[in-house]
Amino acid sequence: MGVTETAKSVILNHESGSSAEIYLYGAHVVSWKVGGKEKMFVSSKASLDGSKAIRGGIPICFPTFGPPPSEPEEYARLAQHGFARNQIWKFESTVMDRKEGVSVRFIAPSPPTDFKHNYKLSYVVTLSAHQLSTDVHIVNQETEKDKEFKFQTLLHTYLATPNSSKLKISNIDKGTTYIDKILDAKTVTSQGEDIIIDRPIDRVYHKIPSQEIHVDDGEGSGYKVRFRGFEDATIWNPTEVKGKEIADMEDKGWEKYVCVEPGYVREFKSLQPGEEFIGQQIITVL
Ligand SMILES: O=P(O)(O)OC[C@H]1O[C@@H](O)[C@H](O)[C@@H](O)[C@@H]1O
Repeated sequence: MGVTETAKSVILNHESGSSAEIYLYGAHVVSWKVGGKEKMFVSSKASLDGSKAIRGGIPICFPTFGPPPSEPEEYARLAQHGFARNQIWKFESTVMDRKEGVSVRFIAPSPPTDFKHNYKLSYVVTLSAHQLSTDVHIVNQETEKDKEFKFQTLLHTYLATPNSSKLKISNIDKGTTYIDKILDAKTVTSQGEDIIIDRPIDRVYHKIPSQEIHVDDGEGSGYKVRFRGFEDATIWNPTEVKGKEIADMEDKGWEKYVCVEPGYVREFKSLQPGEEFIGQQIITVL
């Protein structure tokens, strides 16, 4: 039971035997174990020394997702997926440590000096027997009247699965639209069909009514990913075709995961001074 701090991470242990490890670098969940089995895919080629965003686990994308927009300028010069996944966060406190769950809160440091916005970004990770819940909290701390703060954010979760070619991803309601990045960002309307990974998949779904995606791993297990506050969800697996181009992806790594990524990314979320955004991801092992 409990919360253990190491120099580089915070480790959660729940009385059921489940555990999680969160690196301070990026407030990055690098491990989540249930019944002794690892539920997060992390590439064996991932850099874990803080020199580069970690390939796997749960990277936090903020204040942008994907390639930066062409304007305004201070957003345009950001790196892919923003800077939060490359910052060293602070472990703030243990929120609870009991049978219902073990929960901890992290706070992001100030933004890079050329990103002149006053916000508070925090992250709460809660572990229970079969569930991991990760919540992003963003508050616009500007005091000047009407000074909005705009951002995108996303939890880029790499769910470990035994064989991605056997996966069936479902519960995306008919009529939901998505941007298909493989098809030059074409907007497509879902027919409610299951997604299978038989070619590169890189889709950003918008407003899935159920706010819940199911992953059947084809071997009798899987995940249910629920989200609140987030309006969008990316599904990504590069398969061999594109996975080979990723320098820190292990050979055949794409066979071992699927990314289901709840976020607010189709548009920019705007907060007025004092306003708060909460985006929650709740993953249950089935
Ligand atoms: O290599 P990165 O920056 O971690 O991004 C990985 C992938 O992240 C996904 O969320 C995007 O939709 C993909 O287009 C992208 O390739």
